Amino acid sequence: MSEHNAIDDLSHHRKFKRRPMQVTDAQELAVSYAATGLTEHIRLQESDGRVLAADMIAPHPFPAFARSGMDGYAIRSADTSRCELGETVWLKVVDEIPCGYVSSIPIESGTASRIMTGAQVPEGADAVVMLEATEIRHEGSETMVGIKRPLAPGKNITPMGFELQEGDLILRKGTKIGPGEISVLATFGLHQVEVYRKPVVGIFSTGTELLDIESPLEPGKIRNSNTYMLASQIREAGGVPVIMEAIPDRIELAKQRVEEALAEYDLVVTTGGVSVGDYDIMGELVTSGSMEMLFNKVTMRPGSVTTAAVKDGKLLFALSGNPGACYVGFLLFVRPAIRKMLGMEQFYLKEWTAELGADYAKVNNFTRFVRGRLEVQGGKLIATPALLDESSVMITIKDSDCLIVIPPELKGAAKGQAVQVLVLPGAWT
Ligand SMILES: Nc1nc2c(c(=O)[nH]1)N[C@H]1C(S)=C(S)[C@@H](COP(=O)(O)OP(=O)(O)OC[C@H]3O[C@@H](n4cnc5c(N)ncnc54)[C@H](O)[C@@H]3O)O[C@H]1N2
Ligand code: MOO
Ligand SMILES: [Mg+2]
Repeated sequence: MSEHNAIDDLSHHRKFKRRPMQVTDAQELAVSYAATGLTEHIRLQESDGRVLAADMIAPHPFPAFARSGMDGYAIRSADTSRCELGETVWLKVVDEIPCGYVSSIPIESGTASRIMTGAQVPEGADAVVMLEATEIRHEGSETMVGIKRPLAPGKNITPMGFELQEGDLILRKGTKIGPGEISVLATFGLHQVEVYRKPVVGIFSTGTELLDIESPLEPGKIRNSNTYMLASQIREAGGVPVIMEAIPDRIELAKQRVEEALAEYDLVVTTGGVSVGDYDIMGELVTSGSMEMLFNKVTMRPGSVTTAAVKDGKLLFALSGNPGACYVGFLLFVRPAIRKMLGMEQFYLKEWTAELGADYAKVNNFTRFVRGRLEVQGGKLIATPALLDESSVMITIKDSDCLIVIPPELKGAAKGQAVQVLVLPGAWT
């Protein structure tokens, strides 16, 4: 046997004899290489969807003052005790307190101040009686307010620090910022936030059959949909996609392009060319010695050929070209890596238990992640598999909001049985 043939045999062996890794082992291994990124300070207005890189502490109590919850009169509750005997209690009105104004006149027994919702309760007052429960009488230049019912101390007053005390932890590092987080940060005047820099992810497609999405259809060719699907998935995960020119089928050139991208970006994702076909160069690229291959087969379907490698601490994910497998491979491996780089604590998809909504006949020695739809029926969560869930099928990706996990040991799965579902980002989470 010539030396040339020996090398050929070796690469053949590498290509075909892949040792599959369990899904969770492969996920943990890949994610262990995802390092939390650098941080940056940004304006609160631009922080939607970003992840906090520091704990946020309340710089003051909130509310910062005892606040009236009603338009009415600030009083001393003890003054209303005589109302229990059916008497109307008359108090002298000593001030009018709109929002944003601090009264300098303390409430003493026998007095009251007109107060608006949201205004600071004056000193001495311990209750606010709502306007509708009062009547007014004028005595010369004085205004008297009449109250018919007794009020408990604290009535209609939100005490200082009711929501948070000074020094309380407002938000933990790792929290994703949304409307509620923006509300609390704005409340405390925390207008600059430290967040993790978004990982920049290079995307390569491989395949001579691929046409740009602006190109007219040509015989035997297809449009490159995976690149755009991945870019969308990367954005949802919190990364910044960079679409690269497609990788040609020449291994040396492909190697150079991927290595350049790995040097420049935080993460690289490729799609296609990862199986055992003559032009499937990604399989060869990760075993060519320039990087450390983590796995090139996973015990799952679709996406059994999902491959991951590391070079100088940066992750390369080579996903299948089949759209269904590319989609699932991203969700199970790339999304968690991006979320970990963003400092998120929950990086995997949420897992719920549901009832299978229809029989699923296909069996396989690998775990299946079947595209499906979740519904609540009669208080039960039902997961129904998509009618078409082949790895090569694209059309049902858009109709799915979960991946139904069908373990390999089952002889198919029957309608009504309990299944685990991975909830897709979006409507339910
Ligand atoms: N002899 C074997 N053949 C195959 C095996 C196997 O084990 N032995 N595995 C099958 C499985 S499972 C999968 S999944 C695919 C994986 O294929 P590749 O990752 O090598 O992807 P390609 O060969 O490049 O393409 C497969 C399919 O996907 C289309 N494609 C590719 N890129 C894109 C894109 N950017 N946008 C849309 N569609 C894309 C491509 O045209 C092909 O139709 O291998 C099986 N074969
Ligand atoms: O890897 Mo393929 O997507 O298993 O079907
Ligand atoms: Mg192929």
